[in-house]
Amino acid sequence: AGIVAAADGAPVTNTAKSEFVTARQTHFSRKGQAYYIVGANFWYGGYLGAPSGVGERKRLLKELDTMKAIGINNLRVLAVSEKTDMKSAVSPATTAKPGEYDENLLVGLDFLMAEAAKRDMTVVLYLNNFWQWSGGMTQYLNWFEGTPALDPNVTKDYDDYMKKNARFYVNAAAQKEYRQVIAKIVKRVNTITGKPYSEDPHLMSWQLANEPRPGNGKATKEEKAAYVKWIDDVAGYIHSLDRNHMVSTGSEGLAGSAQDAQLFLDAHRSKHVDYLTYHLWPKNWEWFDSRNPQGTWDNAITRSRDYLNSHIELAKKLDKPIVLEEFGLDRDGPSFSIKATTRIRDRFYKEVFDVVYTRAAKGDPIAGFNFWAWGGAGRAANADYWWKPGNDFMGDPPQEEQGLYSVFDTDTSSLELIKEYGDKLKSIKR
Ligand SMILES: O=C1NC[C@H](CO)[C@@H](O)[C@@H]1O
Repeated sequence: AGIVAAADGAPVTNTAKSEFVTARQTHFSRKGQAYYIVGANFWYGGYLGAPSGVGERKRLLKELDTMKAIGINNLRVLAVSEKTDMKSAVSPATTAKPGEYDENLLVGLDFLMAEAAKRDMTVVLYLNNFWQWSGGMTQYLNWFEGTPALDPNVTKDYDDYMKKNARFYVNAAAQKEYRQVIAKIVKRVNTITGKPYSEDPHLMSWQLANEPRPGNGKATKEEKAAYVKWIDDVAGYIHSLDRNHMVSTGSEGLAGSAQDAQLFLDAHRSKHVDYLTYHLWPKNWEWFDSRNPQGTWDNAITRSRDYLNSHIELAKKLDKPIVLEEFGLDRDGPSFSIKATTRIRDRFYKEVFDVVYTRAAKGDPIAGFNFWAWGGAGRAANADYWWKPGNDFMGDPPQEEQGLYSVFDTDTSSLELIKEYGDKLKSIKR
């Protein structure tokens, strides 16, 4: 299509609107068809695409081809990281300090977007992180409050971390820099394709952050209100920069909403939030004990099924699609070793896929999944399984043992399950 001028004469896009993933009430549409997400979390995809330094473009192409071969059509990727002293965070980072950005990593993102497009994959890009493993909100507060960036692996106090992190939403200077970063990326012209990100139909959505929470489990009324306002304001800001793409929050659902369903609904009611997201972590949330799988499996599965189904009901209330964009469980043992089997994880994946597929086939608003996370050819480098700069990137970010939740290219049974259920999901005709 030629340049389509908007009412005010500004060129909106030279790509037909139908090329973009859009939400049509409770379902996604793309190229005139219903669109289901068979996705991987691939946080480091932009890092592998960098032209120098940490870049490993040969590995990236191999990972994308392996994912394509098992039917993956969507990637959820970290778009920007913040330089920090924290040991549990990735380095290098995109934002060295406010106003100073690493073009090498941004070109890496360009390369990833270009290669994903060649494989007709769509990409969700998250623009911040509630957790410390990419610097994230705690690093913004270090810059603008002067408080130390907090690493829960060191402080061992997640409640304190989450409460302090919520100050990000109401810190004007931090929000100003965050919006500057958003504008830099949303308005970026891809240096590989020459296409503006805002006109790239392989971008599925901009995401405010990875797992933004209103504070900790005891979030106050004021903190909840600040969180709801932050979501509406920033999502609206992104839409003002880019009229073609959807915006999502990156929320985990109730677990990331102080278990407050009303808050989850209020936070996602905004007309600027185009679809809902949720995550499922039975082990992190202590429903499952991987050292006592027999004794905790039933509880974990019962609660997981309830979590999976109840959020689909919430999506119906808001008349918006919902994506299960993270879920995972550790390897048998438990073990971080790639040699360990994945029988329990495979059983869990199958349980998740069964609910997602059954509900999607019935026409419910569940639009698909992204498992956490693609490890591919990455291999742990150290006996203690902790990441150090220069080591392979893999599905587990630096704040977790390398091998915890990663799905490696040798985890054949897991890859087969993803392909089997991904094909079923994509075969749903609406
Ligand atoms: O977004 C996330 N959710 C859960 C992952 C595994 O614990 C974690 O690595 C990541 O921060």
